[in-house]
Amino acid sequence: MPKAVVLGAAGGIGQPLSLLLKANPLVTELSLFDIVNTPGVAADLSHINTQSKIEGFLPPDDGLKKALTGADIVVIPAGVPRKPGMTRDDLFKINAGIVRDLATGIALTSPKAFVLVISNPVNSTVPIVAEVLKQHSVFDPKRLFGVTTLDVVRASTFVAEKLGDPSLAPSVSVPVIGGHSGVTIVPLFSQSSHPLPANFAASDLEALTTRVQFGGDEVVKAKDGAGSATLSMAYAGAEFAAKILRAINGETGIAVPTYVNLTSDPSGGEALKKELGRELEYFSSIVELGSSGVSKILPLGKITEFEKKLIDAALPELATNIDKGVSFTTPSKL
Ligand SMILES: NC(=O)c1ccc[n+]([C@@H]2O[C@H](COP(=O)([O-])OP(=O)(O)OC[C@H]3O[C@@H](n4cnc5c(N)ncnc54)[C@H](O)[C@@H]3O)[C@@H](O)[C@H]2O)c1
Ligand SMILES: O=C(O)C[C@H](O)C(=O)O
Repeated sequence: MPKAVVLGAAGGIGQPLSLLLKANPLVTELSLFDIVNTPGVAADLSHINTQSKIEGFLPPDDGLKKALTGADIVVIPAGVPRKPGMTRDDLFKINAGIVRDLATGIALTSPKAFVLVISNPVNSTVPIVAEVLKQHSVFDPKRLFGVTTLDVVRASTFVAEKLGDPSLAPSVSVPVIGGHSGVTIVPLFSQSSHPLPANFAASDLEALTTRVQFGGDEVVKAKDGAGSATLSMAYAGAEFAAKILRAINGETGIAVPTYVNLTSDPSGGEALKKELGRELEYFSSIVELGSSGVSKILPLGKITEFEKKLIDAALPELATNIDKGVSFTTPSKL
């Protein structure tokens, strides 16, 4: 009987994501929280004839607490999006505090919920949530996920385009590992379910890799000051949430790339760390899901020299982003 909660539910991602969760038959209850407009969004969605009961909450009268009570899965798209010329790290100043406050609410009200972080910069906001949960002694690394699914969705779409058959897009699966910003995004095209054409030149592979790494910038530029990806992100977030809901429901064999704390793996991610050649607290890799969350982090497996170089280029920035999140210890005002 999963109850899902969206924090930041009135936003560009929050509204369509809430719509897709309202349409998911595995969700029985849906709570929407934002600092504005959630009563209206919830009233609108409540007319959809799916099973879930829906309610909208605002900050007054303990709205966050009421929204989170009994939550099984909490998705967080709250925070400001980029404008042209900004990096995701530029959002840290504002979003770090927002995410910290919402994580404090989760720690106090629904410490056992699965937490799915969309707010950027994901490489740093996930460690912030973990640190807050640790401060309240309720951190379970198996239940905390940075949502990197949009990178996977983009990689699948672009590969299908290169194969000249867009109808393949839903079945193309490309692992995208590392983190979620620029060079920390590492698509492993050599492990694509649908190999790239045999005559694909090295320069084409570089261009395709760059397109996945900077796909977010493409949307930010096209939206021209009106924000970043919202609809494709809502789709990706709902896809990822659906996998988590299926795992909670007892389905086994679900594996998906997501940004996690490496202690979520029974061996502390040792195999992965060995492959990376570096100690890291967080990394996005393919993760096997179970009803309690992460059941195993899979090793990278066979990768090409080109992909090894991409990983090596990703690690220093990723480490800096993680440190920034971990050391953001300003206490919450809540
Ligand atoms: N992980 C990803 O792949 C990915 C993809 C796209 C966007 N994002 C990120 O998602 C975030 C949201 O993007 P958006 O386009 O929906 O932005 P938006 O401005 O349209 O919506 C954000 C919402 O958050 C709400 N909000 C602000 N502070 C809040 C608080 N303290 N509590 C609850 N709600 C609060 C706002 O009122 C707003 O409704 C951004 O940080 C963006 O960079 C991540
Ligand atoms: O690019 C952004 O800022 C939003 C998001 O992270 C994306 O990848 O589209």
